[in-house]
Amino acid sequence: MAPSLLRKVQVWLLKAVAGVFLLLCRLFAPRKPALAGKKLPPAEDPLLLLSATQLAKKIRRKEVCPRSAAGLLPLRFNRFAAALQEAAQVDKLIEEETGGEEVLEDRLPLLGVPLSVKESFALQGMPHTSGLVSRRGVVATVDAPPVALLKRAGAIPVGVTNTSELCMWCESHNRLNGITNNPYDLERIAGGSSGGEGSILGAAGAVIGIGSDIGGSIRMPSFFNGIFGHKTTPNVVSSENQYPPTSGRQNEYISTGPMCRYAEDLLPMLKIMAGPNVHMLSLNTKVDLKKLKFFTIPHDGGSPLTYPVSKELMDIQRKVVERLELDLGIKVQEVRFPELQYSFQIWNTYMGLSDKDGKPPMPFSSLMGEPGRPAWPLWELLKWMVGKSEHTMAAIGLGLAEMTRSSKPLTFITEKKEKLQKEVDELLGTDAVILYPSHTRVAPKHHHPLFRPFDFSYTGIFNILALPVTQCPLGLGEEGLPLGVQVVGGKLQDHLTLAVALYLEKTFGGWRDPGAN
Ligand SMILES: CCCCCCCC/C=C\CCCCCCCC(N)=O
Repeated sequence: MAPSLLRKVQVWLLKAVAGVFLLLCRLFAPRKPALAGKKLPPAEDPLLLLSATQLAKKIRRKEVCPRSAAGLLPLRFNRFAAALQEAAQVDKLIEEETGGEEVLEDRLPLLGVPLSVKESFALQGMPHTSGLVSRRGVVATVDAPPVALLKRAGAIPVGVTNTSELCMWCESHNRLNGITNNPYDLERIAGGSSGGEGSILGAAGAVIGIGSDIGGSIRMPSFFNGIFGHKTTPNVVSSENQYPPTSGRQNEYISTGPMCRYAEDLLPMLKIMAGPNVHMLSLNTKVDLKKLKFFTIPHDGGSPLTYPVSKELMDIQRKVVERLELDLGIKVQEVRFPELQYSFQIWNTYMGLSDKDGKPPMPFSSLMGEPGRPAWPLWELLKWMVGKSEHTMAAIGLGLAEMTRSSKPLTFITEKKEKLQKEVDELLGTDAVILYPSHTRVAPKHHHPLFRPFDFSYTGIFNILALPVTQCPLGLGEEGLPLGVQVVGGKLQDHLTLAVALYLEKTFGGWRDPGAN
């Protein structure tokens, strides 16, 4: 049989098995009537509807008491008492500043703004487990650098939020802290791995948050929960003091960035989070959208591993193109890169490569286990079947998939990646952006990604290409769930995608209150 036909048959069989398994699960899984079709009540407190930029201004002007702002977040792992004490200090700082509001804004731009933090980031005194049962009781003793920088800018961390197990799945579910729901429909996923951040921000329970992304972990939760999220050009914002740490070539693909409901908060947050590396970006450069080149790619070109992009997501991306052409008087050019069909294989290959010194990445099964005692995925699978594993099916699946990864990368795949990198870098240069679907569909029901595990490669490919991407909400679709698009820029051209995010928010309305629809 020809290799391509063999591959097609394999993929078809895989999809058929997944389909039958999903059907059986649907037939036999107990229904949770308490969640069916439920969403959150509307956000009634007007403080919940302010951006961090507006809230900080009101706090500086003493129009809002920082203590009422710090008490907003309904977090399970919170530090409310400490946060209220810190909020009480804010008044003192305002009184003591003799230079006036502008000096205060310059020195402490986020003074008094509550901040939620993905639990995989070290936040002193808070759980730092990444959803691993064996890390139960681990508490951070320091602050991860971007957390420390946001604190130094006056933000008040109020608590930490849930992730997928070891931050390596597109649903935030683990055996330690449980499962995170989507505020637009509690039966659906909040995404992962920064799903707790996505959910609480989408629900208007937090003002700003912080996420990390090596395959879409900022962008998928931002998309599913209808908020903005920015995957920064890698190695601008520090990714130190996160668990699990990255290793091997993964250090080049991990990215830390802001998540928030309002586009105007992305840029000031990024300026702060970049710390000493802020000079690498051009965040003070004014962007004239009329002078930008816009490209659109409707899908990955028909990978047999991913499902087709849904009609509503294709339609909304087309609407974005139409509005851009109308409003800016420009032509948005549709482009295709056949190599995008191999997005998953490229991501999977490069995630397994050694770093420049030849050091390979830490195996996922070692991360799942305890120091010096890697987990045995097959054994965990057997235990899972009888309800005795401490791991989720996704983590066990990833451990099993890792066993099939060849130690030497396929030249065929590395050639595809190099070609794609060259073509995309040339197209983007320093004055262009690409619109690309965020995912193949809106937020799926809980656990459904297990049956479509490769769809995340719509986000994952841009980690390997090391490009900045802003995830932008575009209103709600047929089922009342958030729609959106990824805006991709050239390396270090983060200011361009952030400027497009502001335009899209103005044109398409940005975040919608899940309770109001
Ligand atoms: C039974 C289901 C598991 C099958 C596993 C198949 C292999 C899929 C491979 C990788 C999925 C990774 C998803 C990455 C999600 C985002 C990661 C991140 N931190 O940015």
